[in-house]
Amino acid sequence: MDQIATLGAMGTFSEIATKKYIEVSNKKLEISYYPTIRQVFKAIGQECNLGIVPIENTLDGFVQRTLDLLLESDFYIVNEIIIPIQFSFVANSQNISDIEKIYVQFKTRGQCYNFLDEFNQIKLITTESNSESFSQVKKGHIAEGAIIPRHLLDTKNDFSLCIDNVTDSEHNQTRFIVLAKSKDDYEIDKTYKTSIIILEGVADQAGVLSKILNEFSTKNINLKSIISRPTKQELGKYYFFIDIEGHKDEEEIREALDKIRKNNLVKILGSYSLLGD
Ligand SMILES: O=C(O)C(=O)C[C@]1(C(=O)O)C=C[C@@H](O)C=C1
Repeated sequence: MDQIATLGAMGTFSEIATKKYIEVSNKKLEISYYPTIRQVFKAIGQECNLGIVPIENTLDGFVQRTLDLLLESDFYIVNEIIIPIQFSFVANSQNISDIEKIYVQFKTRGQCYNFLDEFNQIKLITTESNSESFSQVKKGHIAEGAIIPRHLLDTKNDFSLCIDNVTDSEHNQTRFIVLAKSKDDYEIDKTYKTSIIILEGVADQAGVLSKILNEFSTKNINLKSIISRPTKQELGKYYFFIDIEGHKDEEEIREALDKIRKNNLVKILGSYSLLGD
C-alpha cells in the first residue's frame, strides 16, 4: 500500500490531519510516522509517496521549519487541510506550584503563552512533536508536566493533575499541506490557491516588491498572504513566500507569473485546493 509520511508518534495533530486527508480524499494510504518535520520531508519520494506537514497556525503564525524545508525541496503542494487545535496540561504533581519542568512542542509554546506565563522559574523543555511531550510526561517523573493535545486527555492516564484547556484562543486552527513528488491535474470546478517563492531578484532597490505585487493586482488576482524568510547568506536579503487565489494554469495568473519571471527567479510550490472542496 502507498505510504503517507507524518509527524509522530501517534497522537499528534499531524496524525489527525493525515487521517482526515485519507478519509476525505478516499485514497488507500498507510501512515508512516517520523519524529521531526525534516524527517517527514526526507521520506517523501523515498519510503513514502506523500507527506503532510503543518505550515500555519492562527496564534503562532507560519511554521518556519516547514518554510525553510520547502525552499530546499522540489515537492508540490497538492492539498491543504485545516483542523481545530486545542491543548491541555497534565502533570505528575498535584499542585501546580510543585512543577519544575514542562515539556512543550516548539510551535505549541506560542499557542499557550498565557498559561505558561503563570509559571515562574520553570524549566521549559522543547520537543519536536506534541506526542513526544506526551510520552515524556507519561514516564511519570515527579514534578514534571507537559502541554499535550486535548484529545489525548481521553486516553487512559494516571496524571495527578489535568487542566482541560490551556490554549490562548478557542478559535485556534492549524493549516497543513500535503506534499507530493508530482502535481495533480487541474480540475476546472475546484477553487484553487497557488503558492510561489520569489527566490532571487528582490534586490535592495525601491519598488521591486511592489512591482511584483502590482502584476497580481492589475490582473485582479487576489493576494492571500505574503511573508519573508531570510536567505541566511546575507543580512537584509529575503525570500518571499506568496499565496494567491486561483490556479497557475489560469490565463491571468500565467501572464502575471510570466511577467514576474522576467526580473525574478520564481519557484512554484503548487496550485491546490482545500481538502473537501
Ligand atoms: O506535534 C503535533 O501535534 C503536530 O502535529 C505539530 C504541530 C506544529 O508543528 O505546528 C501541529 C499543530 C499544532 O499547531 C502544534 C504542533
